[in-house]
Amino acid sequence: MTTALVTGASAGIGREFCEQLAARGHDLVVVARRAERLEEIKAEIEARHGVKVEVLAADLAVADDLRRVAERVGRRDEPVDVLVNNAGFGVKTSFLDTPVEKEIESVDVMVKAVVVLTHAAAGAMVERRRGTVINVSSVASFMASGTYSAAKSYVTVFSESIAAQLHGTGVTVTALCPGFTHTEFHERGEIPVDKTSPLAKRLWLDVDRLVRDGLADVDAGKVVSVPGRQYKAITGLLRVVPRPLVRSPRLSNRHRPRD
Ligand SMILES: NC(=O)C1=CN([C@@H]2O[C@H](COP(=O)(O)OP(=O)(O)OC[C@H]3O[C@@H](n4cnc5c(N)ncnc54)[C@H](OP(=O)(O)O)[C@@H]3O)[C@@H](O)[C@H]2O)C=CC1
Ligand SMILES: N[C@@H](C=O)C(=O)O
Repeated sequence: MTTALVTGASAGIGREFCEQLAARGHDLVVVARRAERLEEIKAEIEARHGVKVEVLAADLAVADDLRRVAERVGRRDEPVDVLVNNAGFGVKTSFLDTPVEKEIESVDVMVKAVVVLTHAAAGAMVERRRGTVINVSSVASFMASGTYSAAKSYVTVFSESIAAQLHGTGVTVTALCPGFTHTEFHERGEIPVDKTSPLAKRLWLDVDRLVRDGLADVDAGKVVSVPGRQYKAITGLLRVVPRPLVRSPRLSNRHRPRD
């Protein structure tokens, strides 16, 4: 039996990773802050898929909690075969309107935790000569839109770098870059978004399809996965247009409409 550890497992994309990885027969270790939700997910998934689910409640912005998760990821006696670094959040405010503590928390959860857990996982995986790391980044990683975008750029380039360093070891690393996806993300961050216009309906992704396409790309050995034709086109454009256009205030500020 193989085991997958998923961070941010209590909602959205992480919750869906749990569902689909359990359907593939993986036992799970589920990580997030809301322990009650994790217990509900454990009960549901164990009943539906007959796999074992371990609850590991942790706040990845808290150093001691991150250390506990890293220790679990790196255990040799109960190995983690698939690591999904997914936990994350957004804020609606611009840089100077956001308390610096919140900015740092976002870097801790979406950058520091990804580095620490990838390091712990990859060390153990390389010894076994197999393993999979999936880092949930974002289409925003190709943009220039605040600390969030910069954190996700880090995740995409970090994943590409570690994938190259681990080439030939049997361990793969993939950056999954979702575009707008129906989850709790925007409500929790109080980020005003348009989900109903004809354009929005073409843009937004369903979480089950996103994760299915992402896992297919992982199976195919892709290092950067951008599910959805609309986001393949957008990221293709973002990669070739002159960078001054990408960072122009009009484009950068349109990504997240402000109040
Ligand atoms: N939805 C979207 O449009 C997009 C999302 N993404 C990325 O996808 C990932 C998942 O987001 P999504 O599912 O949409 O959002 P949700 O808000 O639905 O889920 C976020 C998850 O992250 C967990 N989390 C947040 N902060 C912490 C923390 N400090 N410690 C541990 N867990 C934490 C939450 O659990 P809890 O609160 O219980 O701790 C929750 O399980 C994020 O990295 C996000 O940046 C990327 C592109 C688009
Ligand atoms: N696409 C979303 C998350 O990355 C967003 O930026 O709102």
